[in-house]
Amino acid sequence: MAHKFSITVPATSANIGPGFDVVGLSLSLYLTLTVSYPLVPPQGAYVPPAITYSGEGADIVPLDAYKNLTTRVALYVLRCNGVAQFPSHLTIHCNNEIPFGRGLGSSGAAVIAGALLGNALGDLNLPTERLLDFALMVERHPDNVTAALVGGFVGSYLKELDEEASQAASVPLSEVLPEYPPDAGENWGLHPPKPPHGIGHYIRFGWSESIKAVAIIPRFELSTAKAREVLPTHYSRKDLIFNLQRLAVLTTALGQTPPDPDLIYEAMKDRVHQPYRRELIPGLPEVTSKITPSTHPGLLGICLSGAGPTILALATEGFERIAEDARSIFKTFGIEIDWKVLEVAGGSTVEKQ
Ligand SMILES: Nc1ncnc2c1ncn2[C@@H]1O[C@H](COP(=O)(O)OP(=O)(O)OP(=O)(O)O)[C@@H](O)[C@H]1O
Ligand SMILES: N[C@@H](CCO)C(=O)O
Repeated sequence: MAHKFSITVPATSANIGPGFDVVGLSLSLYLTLTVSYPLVPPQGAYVPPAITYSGEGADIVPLDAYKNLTTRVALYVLRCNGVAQFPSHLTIHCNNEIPFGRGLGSSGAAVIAGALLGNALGDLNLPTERLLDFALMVERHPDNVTAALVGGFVGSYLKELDEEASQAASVPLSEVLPEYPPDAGENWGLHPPKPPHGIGHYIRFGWSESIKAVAIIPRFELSTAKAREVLPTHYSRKDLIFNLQRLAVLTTALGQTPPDPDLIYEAMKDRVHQPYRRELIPGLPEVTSKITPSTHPGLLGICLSGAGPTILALATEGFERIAEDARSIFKTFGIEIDWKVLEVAGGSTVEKQ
C-alpha cells in the first residue's frame, strides 16, 4: 500500500504588457507530478527520492532531489515546518509541457509544484497564503507564482514588511535553497530561514471567455535573470504614468464581453520592460507593431510574455493568421518559432489517487 497523489500546475504569462511584476495569466500547458511512497516505510536504510522526467527540459533537468528546483522547494517547505527529510522510497515522475526560459513561467510552475509537494508530503495543510509566502522566498516577483497557484488573470503586490520581516524575506536565495554539497549529512541545512507571514496579496480579475492566448514561442531560451539585467533602475514619470494608465484599463477591459480591440490593443502597450528587452529578442518591436486589430481581425492585443522571448497575442479568432504572420516576421530576423493556442487555465491542483 502506498500514498499516491498528483500535482498539476499551469504555465503562466506575466506582465501582459504594462503590468510588469504585477499581473499574471495562467495558461493551459501543465507541469504534472505523479508522486508515490509507501504507507509504511520498508525496514532498512533510508532510500532517497527517485525522480524521473518526461517532456520539456527532460534532457537537462537535474534528477537529484537535492539539486532539482521542485524538490529543493519541497524540502525547504518541509524543513521550515519541522520535517527533516523526504519520506523514504519516494518516487516522483514529472511530465512537463512548459518550455524552459521562454517567458511561460516554467520556473514559477516548478516552485509552486515544490511548495505543494512539501505541503502534501508533510501533511501540513498550509493555506494558499502561506504557500505563496514560501514561493515568494524563492521567486521574488509575485506575478507568475500567484497566477500558477490560484489560476486565472491575477494581480498581486508584495506587502511592505517591517524591518525584521523585510530582513527575513530578503535573505539570499542561496540560504533559502542551499546548494546541497555532495557529502551533506542528514543534519545539513536543517533550519532554513522561514518566510515572514503574508508577503503576497492578490486578486483575480474577470476574464472574457471568448479570449484565447496565442503563444508565439521562438526556438531559443532567454533566462529571466538575463532579461532583468537589461532593465533600468529608474523610470521617468511619463513612462510610469503611461503604464499605470494602461494597466488600470486593461484589468477590467479583458473581463468585458465582447472585448473591445481598440481599447485593449492600446492598453497592452508598455514602456517599462519591453523597450529595453528588444535587444535580446530580435523582431520584437516589428511583431508587436505590425500585427494589429486592423490588419488581423480577432486580435485584441500583443505583448511580450513574461521576460520573453515568447510573444503573447490575445485574440478571439484569426489565431493561425496571427501566428503565421509573426512567424514570417521572425524569419526575417533568422528566428524560427512554434506556436500554440492556449486557454486560460484554472489554478494548481493536488489530487489523491
Ligand atoms: N519543471 C522544472 N523542474 C526543474 N527546474 C525547472 C523546471 N522548470 C524550470 N526550471 C528551472 O527554471 C529555469 C527557467 O527559469 P526562468 O525564470 O529563466 O524562465 P521561465 O520561468 O521559463 O520564464 P518567465 O519567468 O519569464 O516566465 C530553467 O532553466 C530551470 O533551471
Ligand atoms: N515580471 C517578470 C516575469 C518573468 O518571470 C519579468 O518580466 O521579469
